[in-house]
Amino acid sequence: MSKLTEIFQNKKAFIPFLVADDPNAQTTIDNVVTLAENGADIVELGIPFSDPVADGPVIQAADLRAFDAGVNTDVVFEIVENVRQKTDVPIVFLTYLNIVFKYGYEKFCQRCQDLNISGLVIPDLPMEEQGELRPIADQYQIDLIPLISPASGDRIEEIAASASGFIYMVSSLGVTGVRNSFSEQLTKTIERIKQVTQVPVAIGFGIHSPEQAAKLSEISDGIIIGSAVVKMVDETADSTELQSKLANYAQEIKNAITITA
Ligand SMILES: O=P(O)(O)OC[C@@H](O)[C@@H](O)c1c[nH]c2ccccc12
Repeated sequence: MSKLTEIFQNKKAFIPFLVADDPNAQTTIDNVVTLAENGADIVELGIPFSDPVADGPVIQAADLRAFDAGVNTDVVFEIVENVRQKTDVPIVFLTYLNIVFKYGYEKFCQRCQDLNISGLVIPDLPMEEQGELRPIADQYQIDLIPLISPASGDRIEEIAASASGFIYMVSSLGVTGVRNSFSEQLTKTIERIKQVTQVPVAIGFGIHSPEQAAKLSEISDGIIIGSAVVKMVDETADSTELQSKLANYAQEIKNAITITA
């Protein structure tokens, strides 16, 4: 069983998302450590990309702040290197294929393994096109975490059956960003996934409140929260205040999903 899969044994996982280098390296390092110490089971770290087609305004703005800070893939690896001096929290990268391709698949995966990065979420890499990257990721024990969305239709079973690590269940059509309601279809889709695989399923897209997290964790193995966390980072310039806000929020979410576990 992969390291990522193991995390979901006997508990619902809380997976917050941050954009790396937003608004600077030190803040990201502090944020990851704070989230890890306050309930995050996995941290999803975004490597900014110039054309983030799946991202809504909050994360796009965070990418721009990171670009202003001079982010590139090596800077993100350096951030993780610093994080690793303080915590072993499992980390997965969220990025677009071009970033990995440009860096070089082999070099990228090697660096990930060295820094104990457990998986990659690449929204513009469909299962059918994983042929080149997958063997290299496998070699370095990095899970390629597939996304299943309401638009996956007939492909759901095939995607699920070949998944490792965990499956990213995209709650809603469209781009990242907070939402106030979720389709009833989600339960059925997750049931279909569960028929073909034991790999855990985490839901992301639109979640922000503890109530939503609690409810969605009942039908899944974990929840992913991006925009709500990134917004906090944007709105709180004072670093002590930001760390305490993130700590409180992480605890609140973790408690909400633990009660129902
Ligand atoms: O921001 P939201 O709605 O909470 O969704 C999670 C999300 O931010 C994170 O997982 C993510 C960031 N960028 C993405 C691109 C595609 C899929 C997922 C993502």
